[in-house]
Amino acid sequence: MARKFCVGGNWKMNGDKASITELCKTLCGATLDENVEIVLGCPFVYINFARDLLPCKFNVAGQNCYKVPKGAFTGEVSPAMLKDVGAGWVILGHSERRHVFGEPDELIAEKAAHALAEGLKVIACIGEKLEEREAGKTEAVVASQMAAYAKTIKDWTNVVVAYEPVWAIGTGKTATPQQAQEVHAYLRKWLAENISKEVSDSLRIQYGGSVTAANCKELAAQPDIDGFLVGGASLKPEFIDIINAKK
Ligand SMILES: O=C[C@H](O)COP(=O)(O)O
Repeated sequence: MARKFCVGGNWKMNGDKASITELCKTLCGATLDENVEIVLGCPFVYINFARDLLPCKFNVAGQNCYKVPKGAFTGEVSPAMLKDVGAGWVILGHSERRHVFGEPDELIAEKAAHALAEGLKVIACIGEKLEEREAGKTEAVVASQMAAYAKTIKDWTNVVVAYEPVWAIGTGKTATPQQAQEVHAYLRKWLAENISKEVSDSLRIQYGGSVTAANCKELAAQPDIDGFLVGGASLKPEFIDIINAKK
């Protein structure tokens, strides 16, 4: 079955009202591939603002959330709150949440299950560190991260997986199309063996890690790369070329 290409932009902790207005204006004025699902990961405090600037063909995502609807969790944001301010998606398990803020696999998986239960779609991030790749542990690491998600996610319909090798994030050192395809094919096999052939065939797997206008077409041509999760380049006009990578 054809998997709809899905391109996420993860603005991370960047932007202000002026720059977000500029970026949204650029995106609104662009000719974009109608066959691409676009998800913009916005800092919590600007989700409502960005939502109001964008037509509904653009989905807005939180970049994290907590695992319960409300309560004494100072500083946290719930999926219900994300929905209330116009986000339909949430990015979870990003490598910065894992390796900068120390989020364990189990917590990320609980967040994913709760976000899905609350009606959000989830971009579930995984990826290995450089030393894990160099030690030949890439498949073991991503399998373990997927197994954690599989303990709590029972319906994968509203899940997109983002494979983001940590060593390619923000480094300008992109995985080669062959390296990325190899891991994506492994993930497809893992899904078929551990979840179902149907989920394996239908689930989108994004690649993330220094995607640019220059490298996106070759990456997009890989059979098991169904989109991108883009950081730095999503804040620039070249994000339009990345959205149109399949054109
Ligand atoms: O979520 C996006 C990834 O962290 C990739 O970021 P990057 O495109 O700046 O390497």
